[in-house]
Amino acid sequence: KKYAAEPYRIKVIEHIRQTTKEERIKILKNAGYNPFSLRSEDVYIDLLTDSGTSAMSQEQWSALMIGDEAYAGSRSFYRLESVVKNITNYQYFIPAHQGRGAEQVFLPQLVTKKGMYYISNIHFDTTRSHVELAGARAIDCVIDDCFDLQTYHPFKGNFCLNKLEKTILDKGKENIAGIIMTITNNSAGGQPVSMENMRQVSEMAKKYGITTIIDGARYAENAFFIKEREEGYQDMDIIDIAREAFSYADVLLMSAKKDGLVNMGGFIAIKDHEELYNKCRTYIVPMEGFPTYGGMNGRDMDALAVGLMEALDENYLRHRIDQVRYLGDRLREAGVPVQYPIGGHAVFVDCKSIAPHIPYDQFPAQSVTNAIYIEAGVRAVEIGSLLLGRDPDTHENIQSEMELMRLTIPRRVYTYRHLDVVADAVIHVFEHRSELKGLAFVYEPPILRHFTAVFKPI
Ligand SMILES: Cc1ncc(COP(=O)(O)O)c(/C=N/[C@@H](Cc2ccccc2)C(=O)O)c1O
Repeated sequence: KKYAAEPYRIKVIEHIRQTTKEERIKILKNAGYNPFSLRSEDVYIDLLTDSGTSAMSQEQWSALMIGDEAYAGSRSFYRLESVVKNITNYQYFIPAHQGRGAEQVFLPQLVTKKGMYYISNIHFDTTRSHVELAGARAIDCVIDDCFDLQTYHPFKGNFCLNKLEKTILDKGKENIAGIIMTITNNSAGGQPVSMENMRQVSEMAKKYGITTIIDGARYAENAFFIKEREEGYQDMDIIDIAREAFSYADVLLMSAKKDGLVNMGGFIAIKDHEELYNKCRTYIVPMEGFPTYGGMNGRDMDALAVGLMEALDENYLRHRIDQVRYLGDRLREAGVPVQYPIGGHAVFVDCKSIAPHIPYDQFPAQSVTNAIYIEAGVRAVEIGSLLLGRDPDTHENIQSEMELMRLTIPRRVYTYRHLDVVADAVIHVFEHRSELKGLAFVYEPPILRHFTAVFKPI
């Protein structure tokens, strides 16, 4: 197999330090067996998240120098606005400090009464939290193939249109606040949504008069998969594929910390719904800041204006996706069960198969995550029952369909050799999987518990 070489060369480096296994055993214990509580200085290769962890280009660093820090009407705002309008063909743009900033402002606007629902292929956990904080409930309608981890399907992030229509009819179209197309789909394993599926979802939404939203954190990677896998798109430019995707939605909520190639940033873009725009412009002031900065520095808006275009470059995307694929292929060749095909931003390791002896409420994927930190100072993250949390009404632990450890690859940061260190560690843990132990809570937070929970081994 050929994996694309880096379409860039390195001009600045950041020193990283490896600890000893003995040190890591002590450090993890002091971190309450939760990788989120580790200090960056004690992590050799950090695969916790691809969010906000990208390396910026020399063009982005130079763009910082022209940042206009005017409180209102910043030049940086207008430069960023014109890039977003150019990419989306939407009329309205409102910056926010990150994805959650956009979610907290937008999602309540469509929740007009009690007992309403948002429907997504799969809501990511922070989006689910903001749906619930807005007083609605989140329903997922992804295709069943998504959970058949070993079997190939080109678009495992797709909506099941039958489930979607059934849910709309069961709940009543007037109780559906919106349909959120999450592209790529993080919780499904970084799996893409096809253009045909987005078109069909959009048609169904129009049929029932429901607003369609794109959660576009990784929309550029989604466009790359469409170009690579969907009939009729091989010769289209990435930006034009993205534009067609956006044409099937009314609103784009974006965490720019992924496919914006910046360390902080986000935004709301609205196609043509002026009233919705005015409501968001009102809400953004108390929640995020004046509408021409929305919690972002002027200089960050300029870095994002450059980053958004760089993230749509096909050579950049091919290398980015190939790096993740390289790690996934190494694990598959060693017999490690992973979500296949390999996702766009991460390799998702199937820990239910690796540790069948650990019940879902003792968090098998967290146990594997801890083991690879001890093995090689690599920090990954659990995307399973721990992240899924408790039912907001019954407060029972929700058993996740999949218990995944996510090895999340930052953009333009690590080399293929770093990924060999990761692969060797995961393979070692896999070969010693019978020694893995479950975890119990010492402290369980009430919201988004995985970020700050404390555990002890059972
Ligand atoms: C599809 C999608 N929609 C919205 C947001 C919110 O965006 P924001 O508020 O973070 O900017 C996210 C954030 N995803 C981060 C969150 C995270 C998880 C574990 C560890 C660290 C960070 C991640 O997947 O890594 C997302 O994936």
